[in-house]
Amino acid sequence: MVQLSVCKLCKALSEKSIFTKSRFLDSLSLYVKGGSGGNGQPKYGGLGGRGGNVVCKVKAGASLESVKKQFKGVRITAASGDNSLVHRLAGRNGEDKILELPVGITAYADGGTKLGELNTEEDSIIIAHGGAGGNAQNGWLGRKGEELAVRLELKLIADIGLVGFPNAGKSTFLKAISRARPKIASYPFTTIKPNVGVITFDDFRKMSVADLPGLIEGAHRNLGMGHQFLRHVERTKLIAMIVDVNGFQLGLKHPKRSCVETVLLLNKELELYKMNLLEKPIILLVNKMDVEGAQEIYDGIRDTLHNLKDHIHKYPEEFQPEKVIKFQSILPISAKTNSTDVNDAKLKIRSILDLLAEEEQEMVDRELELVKKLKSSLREHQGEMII
Ligand SMILES: Nc1nc2c(ncn2[C@@H]2O[C@H](COP(=O)(O)OP(=O)(O)OP(=O)(O)O)[C@@H](O)[C@H]2O)c(=O)[nH]1
Repeated sequence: MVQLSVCKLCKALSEKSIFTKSRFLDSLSLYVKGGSGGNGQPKYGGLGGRGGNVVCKVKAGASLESVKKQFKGVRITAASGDNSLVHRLAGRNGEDKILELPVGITAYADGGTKLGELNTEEDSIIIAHGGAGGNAQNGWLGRKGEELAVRLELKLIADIGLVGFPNAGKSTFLKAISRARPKIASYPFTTIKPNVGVITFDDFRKMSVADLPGLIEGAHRNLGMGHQFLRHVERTKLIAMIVDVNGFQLGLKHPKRSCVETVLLLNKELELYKMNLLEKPIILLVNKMDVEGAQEIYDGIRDTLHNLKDHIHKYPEEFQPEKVIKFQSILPISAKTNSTDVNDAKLKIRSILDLLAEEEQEMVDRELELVKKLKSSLREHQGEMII
């Protein structure tokens, strides 16, 4: 039995090392260059064509892997504009070079300046502008295109992010609430890349859920898989923290952490990544309630979980986050048996997201109303001035 768990742990660790070679690409650096402008014709006033731009566009099914494979480290250059010719005075513009990418990409220039984001299917970003064609202002000589190193970062766009230690049951929960079929196993780090599932409700309302690889204590020091996947919760509207009611132990050499300790440690890892993650609504799912003795454990910690701040002083400093999470909801569940409490969790998530959507809509309506009022008072004011 012991041998078996050692084998499983070895397998987990070897999967981890495969992972560190990054099978899931969520960041890619490229060298890009806009096309040069064509030369003009001073004698006849002919204009050189503009150089093509390098453009990022959304394409369903595209990935950073496909861009990497396509360009394999070469400089990506858009076409140059044509020179002005006697029989074609306006030189043709150079063709744009299009990089097809998934939704969720942010492009940064070398120094960290943000160039733009692809948040919807219609979005596009020019990451390198083509040079102007030759004309009277530039001495009829076409300009060179922009040339720069660019980093593309992918942040999954999901409504809900599942966060927890390995083995807590994140993938099992995702499977229970959506049609996603993530890999599930009883050893840590089964999930080595984020999985996204979609929950569809009876009234066709849809919500997407991202199951992220497990965090471990010390993720901020890059232990385990580190913090790198937390970037995917930055854009989620709600965080669902999942913990095992029995707590967590990474391996025999590691200390056993109780359920409350894992909650505090996760709280700490989230704030050490970015404090503002804690401003999002967060719910707590206490999983594996079907296991014998779970109800007794839960009854003993229920009050502590609901009033974490009041109990924090009982824990050593290494468990104490700066800002203690006040959960919007705490739900004991059994993801594996997919019992009614899983459905309750699903409905709770929906009610929080619906409320957020309503609040957002109210804010938009208020802003529109304000703009309307400002416009009408401006018109009145202009009318008075004319009279
Ligand atoms: N008894 C019981 N076991 C569960 C429950 N949920 C998950 N498990 C088991 O716990 C183990 C880990 O489940 P996963 O869903 O893979 O956990 P995870 O959090 O995605 O794990 P990582 O991918 O390592 O981060 C599996 O053996 C599951 O069958 C539950 O509600 N009850």
